[in-house]
Amino acid sequence: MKSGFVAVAGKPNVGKSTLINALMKKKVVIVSDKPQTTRNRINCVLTTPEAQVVLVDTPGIHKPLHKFGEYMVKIAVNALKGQDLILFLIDPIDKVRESDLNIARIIKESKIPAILIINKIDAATPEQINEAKNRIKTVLDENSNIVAEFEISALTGHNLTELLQKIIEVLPEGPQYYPEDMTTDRPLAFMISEIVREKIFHLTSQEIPHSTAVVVEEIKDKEDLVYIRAEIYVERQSQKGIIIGQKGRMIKKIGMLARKDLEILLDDKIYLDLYVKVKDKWRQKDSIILNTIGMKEDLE
Ligand SMILES: Nc1nc2c(ncn2[C@@H]2O[C@H](COP(=O)(O)OP(=O)(O)OP(=O)(O)O)[C@@H](O)[C@H]2O)c(=O)[nH]1
Repeated sequence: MKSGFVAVAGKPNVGKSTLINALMKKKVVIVSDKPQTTRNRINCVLTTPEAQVVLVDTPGIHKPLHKFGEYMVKIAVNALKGQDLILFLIDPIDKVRESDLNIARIIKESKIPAILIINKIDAATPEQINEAKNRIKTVLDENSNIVAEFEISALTGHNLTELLQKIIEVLPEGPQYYPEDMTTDRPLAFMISEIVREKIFHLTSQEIPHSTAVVVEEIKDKEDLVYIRAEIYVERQSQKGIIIGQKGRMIKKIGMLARKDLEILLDDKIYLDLYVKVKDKWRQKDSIILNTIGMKEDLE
């Protein structure tokens, strides 16, 4: 059997999580049109008759503005270490910038085999694609650890079968790391909190989604449903007002959309109880970031 760990890396919003869901052929990790949606290292397990590919979703590597951002970047950079393969995504529409070149340097120094992936080709012009490739190759030249290059669309599925074939070809012979019916190494409470967070990312804007964290406090199997209680952390009272919305409309919408996804995830009826709590400047506080939100695990 071929098997191994494949880190999916790139700056925020290049389509890492979209690619993972597309390769998994189901939605495992959350996606939004806002940068810095993914905050953790999430192993997604793809088992085929011939291989087990562990796709490691990582936060986008960026210039952090606060402690929380610093931890996210640390998690992403750490997640590259010791992996069997790196998928390095770039976005030709947003252009290859200094931040992409920085990630390219980190990948080059790692000496881990890497596949360069030009994503979003459904929406990019040939000129944009060429320009992106030329610029990234100023760092990742023919002496680097790039073993293949693909132009894909994670959104439409273009070239994904070929990409998966290549990933399996590059991976070493190895054991089956996870049971074949497992899709992620993350506990249920984490997956639930991510679904709630995704709805907040979809429904709110500017600083609100980034100032929010979701902590699941209780999951209880009741007779005819699963009861879930979760707390939504915000940094300021005014943000609490926005999350709750006029006459509670926003929190109701978040809850309704999250419940729909949760009923699919758990294949059961759900009662989702959401509370909004102000945790002053939580993105600057180690104890909340590491312990309450549980980022400590990602750094180990
Ligand atoms: N047109 C187009 N859009 C895409 C493609 N792949 C991803 N996107 C969009 O790009 C946005 C970001 O996608 P994500 O998968 O959340 O990106 P990410 O790299 O995981 O982002 P972070 O969590 O910020 O690191 C979403 O709006 C996606 O729908 C693609 O192939 N084509």
